[in-house]
Amino acid sequence: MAENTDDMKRPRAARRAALAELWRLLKVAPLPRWATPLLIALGVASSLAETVGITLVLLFFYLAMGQVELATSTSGVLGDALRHATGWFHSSTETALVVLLLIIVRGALAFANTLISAHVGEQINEVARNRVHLQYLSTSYSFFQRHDEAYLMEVLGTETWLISGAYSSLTRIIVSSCSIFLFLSFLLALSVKITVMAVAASMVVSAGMRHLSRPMQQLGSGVKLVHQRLGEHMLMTLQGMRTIRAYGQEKVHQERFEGASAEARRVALGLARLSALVSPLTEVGYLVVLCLVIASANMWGIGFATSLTAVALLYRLQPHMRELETSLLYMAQIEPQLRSIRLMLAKDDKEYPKPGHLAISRLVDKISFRNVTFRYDARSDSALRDVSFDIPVGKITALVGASGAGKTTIVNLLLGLYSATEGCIRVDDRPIGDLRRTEWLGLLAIAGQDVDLVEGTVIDNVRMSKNDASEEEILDALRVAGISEMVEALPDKYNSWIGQHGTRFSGGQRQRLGLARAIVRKPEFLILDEAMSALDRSLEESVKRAIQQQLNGRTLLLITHRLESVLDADHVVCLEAGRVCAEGAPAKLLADSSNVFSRNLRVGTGRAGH
Ligand SMILES: Nc1ncnc2c1ncn2[C@@H]1O[C@H](COP(=O)(O)OP(=O)(O)OP(=O)(O)O)[C@@H](O)[C@H]1O
Repeated sequence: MAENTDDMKRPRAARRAALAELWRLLKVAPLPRWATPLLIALGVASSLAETVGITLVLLFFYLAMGQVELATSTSGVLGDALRHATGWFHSSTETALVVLLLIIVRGALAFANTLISAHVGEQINEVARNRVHLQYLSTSYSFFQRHDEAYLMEVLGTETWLISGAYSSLTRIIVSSCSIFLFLSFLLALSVKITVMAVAASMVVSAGMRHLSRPMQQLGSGVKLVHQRLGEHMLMTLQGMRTIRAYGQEKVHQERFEGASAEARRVALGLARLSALVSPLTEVGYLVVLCLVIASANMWGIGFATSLTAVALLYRLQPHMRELETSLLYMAQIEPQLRSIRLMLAKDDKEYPKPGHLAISRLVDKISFRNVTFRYDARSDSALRDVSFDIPVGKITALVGASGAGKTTIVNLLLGLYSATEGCIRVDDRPIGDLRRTEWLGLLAIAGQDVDLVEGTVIDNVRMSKNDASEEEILDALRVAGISEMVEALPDKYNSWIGQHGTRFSGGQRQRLGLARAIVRKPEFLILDEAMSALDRSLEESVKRAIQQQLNGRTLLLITHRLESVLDADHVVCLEAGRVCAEGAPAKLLADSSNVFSRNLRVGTGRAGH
């Protein structure tokens, strides 16, 4: 899902929105209570050490030059403070030592501030990452299907890392505001006129700087989109590696990737250019303020000592102003990313599978579909229309039908990935949605279409369905699936790495590993969705016999295009364009030449006329 980039906010609104987004995110990823006050206290203490230090540096110069009277001629409350200080410090060496001490204190405070800020920031990132990951696993499957993988990767893998940056920007904004307040208080204590003049001129510079907010925010949105596009290309290359090579599309894909990569460079450069402008522009702006203050001080006949102190304070005020501007601009720049994390974490606009409340430990009678209609989304046609049929417990039910008839959709509904749009699915006469989800899923196992192997070892893959499966159980499942001998022959045997999606195995070996994964659970209800399509007929037969032996008396739902392989099923459900066109024992369906099953089987096995 691409974020809407048209709703560009005005700079002030963008900053406010970013702060609001951060505020909401901090509720999701709460901070230790002490964190913000402590960071602010450390920041202010460090600024206090700096302002006092500057005043003492001036005193040091006056003492070193033997011009103590200059210190005492400084105006305002600061002048009074300097007069007191001349009573305490009798030599320039003493003053220099205290200044040095203040510099060390300031450094220590800044160090503590950075450490605590990093500690808290990483903590927020971790919580946010975990929450987004949990959101992916707990929202409805359809939500996941509506978003493209690159977007989901971008939010989880990149954007969640920005929250700590946003938080440290927020603390920097607060601390630099406090520091600016402190510097201005010192300045005010020196001369009201100079302070008013400096504040007015600084406001003009600041307003100019904030004009950079809008392009930075636009570029921030650009970065988000460009990263997403780059992510799409990366995923396509990694996931489609075999297809790309098989069709000799390397050049095309490389060119597309380079295009997206160049776009990423352009946007990142644009952002770097704007960011690089902030520092020199602020510096020049505030130097102009300094010159104005000096000129005005001369015009107003303000003494040399007072002007010098004011200039020193204003000069050191500059980094704090710069920090404030940079942090505000950064907030405006990452607002789109903060918004997308917040939207991802929002719960009210998403559906969650219901946990269910009815206990279920075994199947007794049947699973029944009654007048079930299902649409994947409001705009698409119904994948199932008014479907009614039974899956008897303890029997083999075969689900047959042409491609696109709705077979996998039925499995999706049984797995609770989606809910029926109309009608009802009942398990032993209880609505499937009311059953405790984990208990119901604990009775099932599935192998076949869309149930991928994961990158890892043979054992990792089998344990996906039963984390605590013993080695003995795993070996037994591999034997039933007809793959134990092949695995035994591998150099690392059961610890062999199977490659991405099992690419180090053949198609049939992958399917048998998938079967072993389902079998190891010894499920009450086993669903095989084209789970043996890559096996030859005799291997399929022997694996099927082994499974039936192992799971004797359990329920089996078999989906296959090989009609002849369903002849030994107890019950057959025949689907055609989302509707049940026939249902019953294979012999009964075969006897009726009007249904699709019978027609196809006769054609497929050359039985016509028998
Ligand atoms: N995630 C989805 N979103 C939208 N439509 C879908 C989705 N999955 C399947 N469909 C549509 O639902 C219909 C039934 O698909 P389904 O996968 O259930 O068929 P199938 O009988 O299992 O086919 P096949 O034998 O080819 O696997 C098809 O028209 C298909 O295009």
